[in-house]
Amino acid sequence: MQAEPRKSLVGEEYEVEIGPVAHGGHCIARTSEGQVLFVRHALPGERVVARVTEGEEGARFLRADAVQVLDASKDRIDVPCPFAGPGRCGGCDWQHAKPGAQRRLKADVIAEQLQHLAGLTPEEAGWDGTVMPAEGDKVPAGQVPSWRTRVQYAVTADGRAGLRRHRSHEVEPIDHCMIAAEGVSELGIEKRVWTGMDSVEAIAATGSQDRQVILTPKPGARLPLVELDRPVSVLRVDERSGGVHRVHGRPFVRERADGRTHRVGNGGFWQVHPRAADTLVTAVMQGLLPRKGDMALDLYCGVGLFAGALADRVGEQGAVLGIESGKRAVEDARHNLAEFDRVRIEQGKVESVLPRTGITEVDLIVLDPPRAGAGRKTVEHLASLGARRIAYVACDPAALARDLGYFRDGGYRVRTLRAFDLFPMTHHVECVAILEPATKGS
Ligand SMILES: C[S@@+](CC[C@H](N)C(=O)[O-])C[C@H]1O[C@@H](n2cnc3c(N)ncnc32)[C@H](O)[C@@H]1O
Repeated sequence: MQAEPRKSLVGEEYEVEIGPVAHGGHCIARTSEGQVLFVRHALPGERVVARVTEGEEGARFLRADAVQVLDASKDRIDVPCPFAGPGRCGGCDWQHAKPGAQRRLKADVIAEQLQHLAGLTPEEAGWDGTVMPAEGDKVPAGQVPSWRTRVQYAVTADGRAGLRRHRSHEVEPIDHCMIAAEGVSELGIEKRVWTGMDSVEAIAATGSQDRQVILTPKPGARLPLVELDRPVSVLRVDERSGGVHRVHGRPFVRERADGRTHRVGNGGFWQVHPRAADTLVTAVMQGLLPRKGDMALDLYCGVGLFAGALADRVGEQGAVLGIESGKRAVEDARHNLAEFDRVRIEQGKVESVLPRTGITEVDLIVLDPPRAGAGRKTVEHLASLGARRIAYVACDPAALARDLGYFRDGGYRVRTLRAFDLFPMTHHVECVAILEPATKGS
């Protein structure tokens, strides 16, 4: 006999006290029946009316939006963006919180993940418990920083540019994204009609005038003639293979960081905040303290940001091996680092390439994995290489905390941890953990 479908609670409203923040841009509350609610657009300590957006009776938890604030937190501000709010654009999670409060919320999430997944207190992780703005970032209260140098616009059925609603394929049409960098806004993407396009990504490079648009057409659609307010190069994503092809202009942009120019092709990975790459290189190098002659690894190396910084510092007697899975990123990394004889870039997945190299010993390691983290097997391998220090750059505090637990099992402890707000207004946060052998100094 088939079980009765459970009754949807979508649209139900509950008056609730908002509890602590949770990972993902929401806070925790409970209904009077004890059911857990993940509430967006709320702040800890508030009393709100929460309207359910996902979930049914008896579910482990419900998702909800705060649609009315009965008792407001002192950290609340009026949402500056006209497209943010319940049911609207899903890009920003914390528009309704003061900038300092946003960073405290992110710090609470990191602390909770470290404790929950790695059993570490902030003191044990060598962390002062704060999330710092990117180097040189000053955001006066009440203003929205224009930091996003890469924006992926979704397109409505009638061709208007917009951004996706939270956990939805629906598009919120917009005429201006407040967090988009000036170089992106100047292109005027939102003013144009993009008939037949699924998405339009805009890139404004840092430290060069390179501007790029990457079009993803709907199946069978013809490419539009791209006429924007500024000259751009245009790429197109093949809807079947996912491959990226040049339409006109250069297939890459040039990004400046750490005193070097980096070619980044085909919309490959580059940090989105204009000061992120420099902030992270500084934090990694201050933590690793490379010496002349060191042998170093840069894992998940992208176009070679950390490999270049390491190569400069380990000198001609040292050596750097970068590993990256993206074919185009590897070509770019080899191009970007061509001046260094002792830098090698291997293409493939870290988990398969690293064992094949036969390397048994290194002095330093940087790893900057994607959101999922490195995982137990790779961490075990890294911990066996005897590195003096390891820098773990993480865009997800949950994956970081889990991997730090594996490093502990492999005999490493966290020496210092720093956290940076490289994604203001969103729930995302970047961490740099520096590890060393647990036997050192204990
Ligand atoms: C967070 S980005 C870091 C890139 C670079 N460190 C930087 O800061 O510009 C992660 C990179 O890892 C690559 N990648 C993802 N999974 C991988 C894997 N299993 N092995 C090697 N590289 C991988 C992605 O293509 C991406 O370039």
